[in-house]
Amino acid sequence: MLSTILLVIASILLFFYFSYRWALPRPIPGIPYNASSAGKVLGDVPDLLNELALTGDMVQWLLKQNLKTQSPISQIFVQPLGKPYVLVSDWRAARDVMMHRSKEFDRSSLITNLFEGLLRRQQFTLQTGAEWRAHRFLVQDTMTPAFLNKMCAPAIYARSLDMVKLWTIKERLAGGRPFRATDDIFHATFDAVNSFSFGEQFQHSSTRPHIELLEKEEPERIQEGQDINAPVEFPKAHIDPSLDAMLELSEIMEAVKNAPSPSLQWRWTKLTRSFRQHTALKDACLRTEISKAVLRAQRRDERGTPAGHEEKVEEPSTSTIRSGIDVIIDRETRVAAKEQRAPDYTSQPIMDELFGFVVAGHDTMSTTLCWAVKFLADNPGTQTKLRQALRVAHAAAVNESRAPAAEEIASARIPYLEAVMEEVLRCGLTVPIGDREVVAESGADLLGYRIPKGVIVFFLHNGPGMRIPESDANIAKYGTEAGALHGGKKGGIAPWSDDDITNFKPERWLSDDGSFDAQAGPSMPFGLGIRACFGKRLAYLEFRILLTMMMWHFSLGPCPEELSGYAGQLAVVHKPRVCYVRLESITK
Ligand code: HEM
Repeated sequence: MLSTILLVIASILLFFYFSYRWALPRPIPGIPYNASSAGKVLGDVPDLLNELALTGDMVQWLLKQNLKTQSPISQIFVQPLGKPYVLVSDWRAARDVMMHRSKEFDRSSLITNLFEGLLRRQQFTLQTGAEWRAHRFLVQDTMTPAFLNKMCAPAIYARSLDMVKLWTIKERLAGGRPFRATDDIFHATFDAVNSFSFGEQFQHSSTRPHIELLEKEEPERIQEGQDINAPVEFPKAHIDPSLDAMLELSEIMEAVKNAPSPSLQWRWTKLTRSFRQHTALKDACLRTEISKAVLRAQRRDERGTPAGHEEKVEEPSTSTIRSGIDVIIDRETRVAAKEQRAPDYTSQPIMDELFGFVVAGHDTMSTTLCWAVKFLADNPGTQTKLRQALRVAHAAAVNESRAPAAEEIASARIPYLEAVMEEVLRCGLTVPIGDREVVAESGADLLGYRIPKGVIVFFLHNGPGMRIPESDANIAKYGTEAGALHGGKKGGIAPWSDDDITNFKPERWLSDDGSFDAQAGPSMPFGLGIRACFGKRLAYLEFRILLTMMMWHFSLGPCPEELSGYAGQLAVVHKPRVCYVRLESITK
């Protein structure tokens, strides 16, 4: 009897022991890792949670892992029972993989899981293949320079005027005190991407209700107290429920991203009433806009298709097509005609690509602009130089005492403006990590290690040579490889000089002759290669317009310490923790 009991106890103990051993992280052979984490079922999770509690900044924690192991490649265990993630902080390897090794490394399944409930079949969440190509084909004409500069720039510009109007009112009411800028910038970029997607005639705006609410206010009703450094709190206006639904869905996305299992979180979220209501409102809005675009297309047809146009599937007629949705409808009509089928304007790919513009376009853009106002407020010299460069380039506008027009901003290439935008992207790190998954059957070699199929690799955009000094050892090891890997420029792209790499310094992007050099040093804010950001051209156009208008009309003063600083938090993108402005209108 006793021996039976002992046997049962031993079996139970053995079961727990082997279960525990089985649940421990299984490192990829050779790749450095934190040894103490490998001995815990939760791996690096406790350390990560500690860091998040202290600083809230996951991006810095990721980089610290490679700095701790003193290696440009390491692995972390943050998925209990799952595979390790590989962290690569070497920018040369990142460039090489993204630009030349897309057959071995593809969009990761992590992205598909994260966005699953929001964008089921959108180009961002698909792996490279026939379906992804079909999605690209559907939307590719939305990013032609002619369409963007002629048709979209005026629509985005109109929204920038709304923002200028709102900030003019707020500046008057704030009386030199700071106020929170995050929501205003968020609304301005949301309106801009909506006007790109649905056209200038899109009736909803998230900025105008705030203008209407505040324009009749008086400073004494808004401001409390006398402290010039105390932030002014402005009341918030209600915005249209369909816009609100789109914004709420983006918020839900952030909650999913922070969940231990995005797939399980989505399953639960999809059952909630609020998610279903928001989705229904968003879908209804998209369908309404699609119907209007189809009607516009029919009217265009009744007026007559431009001669020779009916045969082409490649080019939309930019003279009649004014928004992203018009382009997509036009493409679907022509493809359907070619394939001899009825067009399906509300197909899942169309609905998802359309909403994809909004999701991919507004959080990234607003975050980038938030970083921009912070860097500019803390660097008055840069502001002065930028304003001066804008005034020289838009001399006609200065002479006529007006702001530059949409077409003028869209067509001007002002080296210092380009340099400021690029430096904001480098320092702000809106998208601080590039994701790829090893898809090659036999795995892939990277920086001397073999990574098995199915492992997700994070390329860190804040590593040595990009945002922090690069050690001599690293340069000796990889420096010569850069030239071989990237060809083109003699010796490839050189890392930024260690002396000022951590500083915000737009001048680093200018050549000796004052021209802008996009290849001056390593930075990959939009990713690279075949899966690089689809909306990059739109992003630059929007950035150019909003930043020009902001600098033209306002000077950004420094904010008190507690409302400043560069601490970030990784939601869907890497946002500044606080973003306040202290405005002064520029009168001439
Ligand atoms: C400052 C603003 C923006 C930044 C920093 C940004 C950054 C990025 C990055 C880093 C990627 C991943 C690239 C890669 O994996 O190599 C990406 C993908 C993408 N972006 Fe952007 N983006 C911005 C604005 C936009 C806008 C305005 C749109 C469109 C309206 C857009 C649409 C997309 C799409 C569709 C993808 C997925 C492409 C694919 O996987 O094939 N982005 N973006």
